[in-house]
Amino acid sequence: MLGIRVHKHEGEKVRRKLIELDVLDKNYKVKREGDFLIFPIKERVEGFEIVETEFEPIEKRPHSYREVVDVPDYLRSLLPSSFDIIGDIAVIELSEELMEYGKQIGEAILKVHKHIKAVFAKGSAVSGEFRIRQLIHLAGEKRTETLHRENGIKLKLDVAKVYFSPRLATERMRIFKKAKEGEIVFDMFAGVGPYSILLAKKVRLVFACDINPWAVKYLEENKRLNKTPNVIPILGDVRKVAGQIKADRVIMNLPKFAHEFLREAMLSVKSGGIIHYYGFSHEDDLFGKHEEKIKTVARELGKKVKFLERRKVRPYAPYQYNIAIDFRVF
Ligand SMILES: C[S@@+](CC[C@H](N)C(=O)[O-])C[C@H]1O[C@@H](n2cnc3c(N)ncnc32)[C@H](O)[C@@H]1O
Repeated sequence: MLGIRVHKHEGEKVRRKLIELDVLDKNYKVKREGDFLIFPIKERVEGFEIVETEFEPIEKRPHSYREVVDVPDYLRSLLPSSFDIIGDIAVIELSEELMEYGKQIGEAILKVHKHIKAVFAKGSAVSGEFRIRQLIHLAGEKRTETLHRENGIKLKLDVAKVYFSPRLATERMRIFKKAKEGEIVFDMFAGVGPYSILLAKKVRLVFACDINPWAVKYLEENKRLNKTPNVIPILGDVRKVAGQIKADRVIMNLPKFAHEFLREAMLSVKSGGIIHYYGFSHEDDLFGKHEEKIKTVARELGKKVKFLERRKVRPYAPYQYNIAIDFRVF
């Protein structure tokens, strides 16, 4: 191979010149020989000392597991371009055809993402009261507990025992920005506390309820980990505590069933307080049916509502969106 030999004092100047001339071969490492450097070049160039030598190739790190995974070519287009990373655990959604190659896919993810220690495939949709899913181990450690960091807080959780989605981090930060110091917040479906712990860094008090004992166990632990004594975990059905709490802000992060809990939410918010409602909608009617339901429940309770903001949070299935509606109750 061809190289250009220069004294090390000239190295940086020559390197820039070779890049400018587009002759530096970036696939190989620059060689050192005592006080001299030898730059790999793609073609001869005038005005430099040209030498013939061997260069060590630069190892190119793949950016995606798809570049290294061993699956038949006809299945490549089915490989997901992304997957969830929760702490040091990856959770990927694979089509039936790809499940047969789950081990190879898991190993490719471990190879490319050195911080990931375990890979699981989604084995079912999120279901049941606890909103959890089955997971199938693909590669790495057979461990489902991890420590996830988002928005400056630490969340310990077990991906097999509790609901958690890292995709809601931006939404949680949106609510954090809206919350005000001195407020009392009621997180009706708190999970391991990604809203509760974050908001507790700003507001006076957070009541955090969940019906899943594992979620509340981790919530207690996350309260300690993040030094947020102003979080009050409550284990049980939110129907039993709603109404006893009077909050300035209520969070209803149970999109599948939130409409069934509007009465409880409205009874738990102070007059003039805000409810953050989440739902699932078809793209043809993102907010209409949810807003009708909100107005109906308010009317039944002799209350009034003022809609403040409507947002698509994220797509969750073809033509389906997770939506958010913020409204004030009087
Ligand atoms: C979609 S998850 C949201 C968890 C958390 N807010 C988050 O962002 O990760 C909904 C949570 O509501 C809890 N849940 C479901 N029904 C409930 C009820 N009736 N009372 C209290 N919690 C309930 C589930 O156990 C689950 O942890």
